[in-house]
Amino acid sequence: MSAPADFQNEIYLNGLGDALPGLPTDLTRLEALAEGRLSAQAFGYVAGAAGSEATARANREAFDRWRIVPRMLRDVAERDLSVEVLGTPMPAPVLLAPIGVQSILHPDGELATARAAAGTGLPVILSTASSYAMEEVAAAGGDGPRWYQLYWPKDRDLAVSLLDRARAAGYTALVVTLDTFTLAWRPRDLDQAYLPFLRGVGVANYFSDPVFQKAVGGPVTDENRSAALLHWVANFGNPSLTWADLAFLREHWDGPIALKGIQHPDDARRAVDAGMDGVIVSNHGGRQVDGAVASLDALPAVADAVGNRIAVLFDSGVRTGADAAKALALGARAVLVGRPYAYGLALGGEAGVRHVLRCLQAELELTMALAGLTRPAELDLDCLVRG
Ligand SMILES: Cc1cc2nc3c(=O)[nH]c(=O)nc-3n(C[C@H](O)[C@H](O)[C@H](O)COP(=O)(O)O)c2cc1C
Ligand SMILES: CCCCC(=O)C(=O)O
Repeated sequence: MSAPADFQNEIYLNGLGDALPGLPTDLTRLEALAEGRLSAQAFGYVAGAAGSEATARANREAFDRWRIVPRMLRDVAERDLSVEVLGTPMPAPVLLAPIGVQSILHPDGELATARAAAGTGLPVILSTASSYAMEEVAAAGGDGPRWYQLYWPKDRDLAVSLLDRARAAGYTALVVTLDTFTLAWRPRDLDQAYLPFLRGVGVANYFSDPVFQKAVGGPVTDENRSAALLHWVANFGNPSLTWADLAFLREHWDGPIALKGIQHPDDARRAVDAGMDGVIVSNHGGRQVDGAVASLDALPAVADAVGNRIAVLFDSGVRTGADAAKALALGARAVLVGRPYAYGLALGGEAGVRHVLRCLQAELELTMALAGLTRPAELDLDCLVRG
């Protein structure tokens, strides 16, 4: 695997090489291409957001209100984008956001994503709602770094079992998603009456779980399938959880824990007080609270509240290297990218995901170098002005 900036030379000299010929290097163009490749239902599920989709749009618009101010003559010949977050070294401050039900995008789903991510060294965060069981995805990803994202079910024994399996399968950090104990009002899915889970997609981690199987009277077969799906519906999320419940997770997971979906600085402070190791500033790509603050607009106050005490990560709306640079300058240690790699998967399977990751990494490195920066830690508010 060549260094990110070499990818640009490789493209000029050899074309897109092992990435898909014809897949654009401007990742904002992938969505329209994916629409032509996917069923209306699958595309609506992935591209869609909550309500009027105002927050999804706001996520993108927020990046336009910040501009990078490049600095000159600073010897940027040697660049090193590597960082360590929650104990995981990575070649660039970019992770693959947890995205469930990936087999609606490509039959190889999370397996292809894990292979592509492992090839770049960027960590993959596997969703509880993945279409393949976490052990299969771990095997596909080999030595690649991996974290596990928990949707915290009502049944505590099931939660513990999921955590035990994740630890055994080599997932080193835990991401607990707080903003989606139930799905929001999502008109595209409502209008098409589409929910992947009710078609049996995204339930692999549950159906393969011994605690889940015990609750539904044994392994899931055609006979108890409907009962198993109803058990999933009843158990998937728990709206009664409070900050006090985090002690339970601390007890059952000895590695680092990050809370995903934090948007208010007081919640970030509570995460520190609860002994968490990180927060992910995110509004779930605009998929949960329509009208919520743009994720980038929520970032500075959270970063300020947390200081250097725990890691601050960011997602929702990152599409370019410049977007990633702006989020880092506003206080994030690393960014998660969501829909772009999902579209890469839809358009080209493993090669499509690899293409997206390499483009994003190369564009971030070039943007930073041309702005006079050689390391992610150099990105701060001095690098930006309000646009
Ligand atoms: C199709 C789809 C499925 C998702 N599934 C999950 C999930 O299972 N768990 C989770 O924590 N977040 C999930 N997310 C949210 C992402 O992790 C991330 O927060 C969001 O996609 C970031 O915004 P972006 O798509 O604008 O980059 C999903 C997002 C999409 C688009
Ligand atoms: C049940 C929710 C899992 C997928 C998800 O998080 C999303 O669609 O945003």
